[in-house]
Amino acid sequence: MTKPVGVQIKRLPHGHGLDLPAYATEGSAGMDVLAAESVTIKPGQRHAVATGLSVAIPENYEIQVRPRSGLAFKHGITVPNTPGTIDSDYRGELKVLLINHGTDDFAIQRGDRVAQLVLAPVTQAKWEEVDELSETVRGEGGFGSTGGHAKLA
Ligand SMILES: O=c1ccn([C@H]2C[C@H](O)[C@@H](COP(=O)(O)OP(=O)(O)OP(=O)(O)O)O2)c(=O)[nH]1
Ligand SMILES: [Mg+2]
Repeated sequence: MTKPVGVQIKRLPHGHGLDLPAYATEGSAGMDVLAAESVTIKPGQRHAVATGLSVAIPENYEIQVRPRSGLAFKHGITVPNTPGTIDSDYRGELKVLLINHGTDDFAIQRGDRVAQLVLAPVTQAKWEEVDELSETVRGEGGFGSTGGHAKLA
């Protein structure tokens, strides 16, 4: 594990009294982030869940907002824009977009862990426009060109 990177975090008024996002175990990739509001999401509906937090991510990093597999498996609750992108220059409230793909209403209580945040390095690209690209064995083959899934007997 590399050395942790410092990320400034600010609690907004409605974020006071909640734990900061935290790694559930020593080896966790993501920090579970808590809802700062109570809300019920009906089947098929989306909601931008408040976290009560803003962050200042260091340059050359992003935070990815990813679903929690337990919520997805048990309740059909996932992040429609997964992985959500928190840009290093964003200073607004960090929100967790959720969609209910399940069949039942999903009730979130303030303090529930609704998603996980992964700090990840980012490299910006600089286009180098050319008339011809380098040749490869794959060439233009894609979308299953190397073989599909195992056939049923
Ligand atoms: O799950 C998310 C995704 C984004 N954001 C915030 C932080 C991010 O930096 C900003 C913009 O996100 P994105 O670039 O994905 O959205 P956009 O539709 O391209 O909006 P914009 O034009 O503001 O970039 O919105 C969140 O709080 N949660
Ligand atoms: Mg954008």
